[in-house]
Amino acid sequence: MTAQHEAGFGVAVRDLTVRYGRTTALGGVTFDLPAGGIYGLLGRNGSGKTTLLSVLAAMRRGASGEVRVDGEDPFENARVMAGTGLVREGGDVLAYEKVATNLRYAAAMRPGFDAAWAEELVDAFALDRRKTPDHLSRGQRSALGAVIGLATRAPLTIFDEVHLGMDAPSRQRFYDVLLTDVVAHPRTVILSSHLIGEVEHLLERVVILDGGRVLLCEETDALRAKGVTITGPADRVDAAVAGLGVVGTRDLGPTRQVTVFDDLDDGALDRAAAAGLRLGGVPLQDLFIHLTAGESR
Ligand SMILES: Nc1ncnc2c1ncn2[C@@H]1O[C@H](COP(=O)(O)OP(=O)(O)OP(=O)(O)O)[C@@H](O)[C@H]1O
Repeated sequence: MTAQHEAGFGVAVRDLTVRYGRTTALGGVTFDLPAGGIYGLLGRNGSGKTTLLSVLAAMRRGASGEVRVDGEDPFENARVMAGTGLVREGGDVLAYEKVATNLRYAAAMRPGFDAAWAEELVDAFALDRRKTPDHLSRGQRSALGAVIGLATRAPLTIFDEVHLGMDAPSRQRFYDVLLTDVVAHPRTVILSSHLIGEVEHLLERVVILDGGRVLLCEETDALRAKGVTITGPADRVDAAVAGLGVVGTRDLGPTRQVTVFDDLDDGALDRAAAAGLRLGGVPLQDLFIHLTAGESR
């Protein structure tokens, strides 16, 4: 593997459209993920996340647009496909082969697979090597998929809702192991998840899909800096947020709390604070809910 691949595969998508018959799953999707980093793909049910990830993993091709993984079209591209690992919900493992056999199979099929580390992870997730995945619990099956996805260390590693079914301690272990290992072995990781609060500290950049389109693609820190809640008497809050992008309003009697999502200069925030209003941060999960809470859905 070259030094460039040690840092992972970059992803560039331009105007990608994918249709299933008459359903447009992705309608003109454009975004970039630089090589090396953990990125989040967020979106409500049916927003197109799995479709997008399956295109990146060369499992399907768009009707139009351009997809580049490590600079090349991934579709039927042996080099790029060999460097891409997709782990889907439920683990994508051989259901009727023992855990130990699944690990041996992964080691044989995947060039960068770290078999010794995979064994450590199997112990860390308390998986029984003698069991077949169809005799594991749902969370254990997901953990096995996560173990294989981690130990493969693919230059582009995609976890599509791999946490599903895992209990909170297992998810935490997965996040901790992922973060530590990506620092030691830089690669590109895309995580799709609805548990934004749990993963946001991992994510350098976030892509939010909404109705098959990119709602935003931004650095997580920049995203957080754009969100603020302003709370106080309704008339003063309204005056403070005039001209700003308001994504949510909540009234509790005479008190109003407005969630703003905008490029905020210190002046506006200082004036709000000087007016006796309370300013607060907005968890990414709340921003996501406000930004994607369409009336018709
Ligand atoms: N095989 C298929 N045939 C027809 N339509 C499909 C197919 N797969 C997905 N779709 C449609 O494409 C759109 C995007 O689906 P996709 O599975 O990519 O969404 P998602 O964001 O992964 O959703 P979820 O969070 O529920 O997993 C949806 O409208 C869905 O109904």
